[in-house]
Amino acid sequence: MPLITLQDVAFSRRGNHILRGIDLSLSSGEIVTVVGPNGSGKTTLMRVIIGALAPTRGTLTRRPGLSIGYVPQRLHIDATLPMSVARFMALPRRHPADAVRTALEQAGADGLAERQMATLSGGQFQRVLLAHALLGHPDLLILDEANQGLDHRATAAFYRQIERVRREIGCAVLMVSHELHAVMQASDRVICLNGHICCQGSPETVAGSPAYRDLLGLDECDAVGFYRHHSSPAEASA
Ligand SMILES: Nc1ncnc2c1ncn2[C@@H]1O[C@H](COP(=O)(O)OP(=O)(O)OP(=O)(O)O)[C@@H](O)[C@H]1O
Repeated sequence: MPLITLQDVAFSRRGNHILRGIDLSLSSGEIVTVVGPNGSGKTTLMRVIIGALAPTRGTLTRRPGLSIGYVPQRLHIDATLPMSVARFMALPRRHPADAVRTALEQAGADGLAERQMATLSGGQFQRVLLAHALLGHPDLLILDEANQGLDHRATAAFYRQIERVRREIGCAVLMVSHELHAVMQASDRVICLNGHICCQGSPETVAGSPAYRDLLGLDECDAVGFYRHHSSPAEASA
């Protein structure tokens, strides 16, 4: 049984049709990336999937007992508030010390437990958010532009960490990103969204699709050339 299945899902708010006709299912262990321009409904789709918003039409089915870990687009923590990583990891409830240590290690954030959240780099901060999401042993990890504010190198490193997490704990990953090329390389399947699903398939299929290029305003060289560049074995294993 798929982890989640959406059938003809739509979401509207005050007469604004944000999502329509979404048919989507996610299987165990796959990495799926949602790309699309600003305002195309990516965050809304994530919020429908985690259950924060109810579809206004269609059905959403979750596998019984499904556990979802969510890494939000952004999380503001007041810099004047003393908040160590260890304390953050204990919110909203404490976990055994070895569970916290394991989650930090899995997220590549080991050694940060005693640091103040306000002093972390953008990449370290995202790894701590990832560790927090891993505490619940998710079957499905959802990341909404978790690379926001990271430079290209940090983004690539973060996605390699996501692939490692998938390998180690076997969860499926659903992520949103604007960092098309880095993210596409890490994906088994890419979904191109603009209120509805414009196209989907393997990264190669989507990168070569006219619908994807038109939507993202890319020319053929951008879409295909960048993708190949980041697919080179040397870079992938760096
Ligand atoms: N609570 C809300 N009430 C009304 N409209 C909303 C609400 N939330 C989102 N929208 C609208 O829905 C559309 C899709 O927003 P959403 O944040 O899902 O897009 P997105 O693809 O994630 O955008 P971005 O890439 O800029 O983060 C936008 O036009 C937005 O203004």
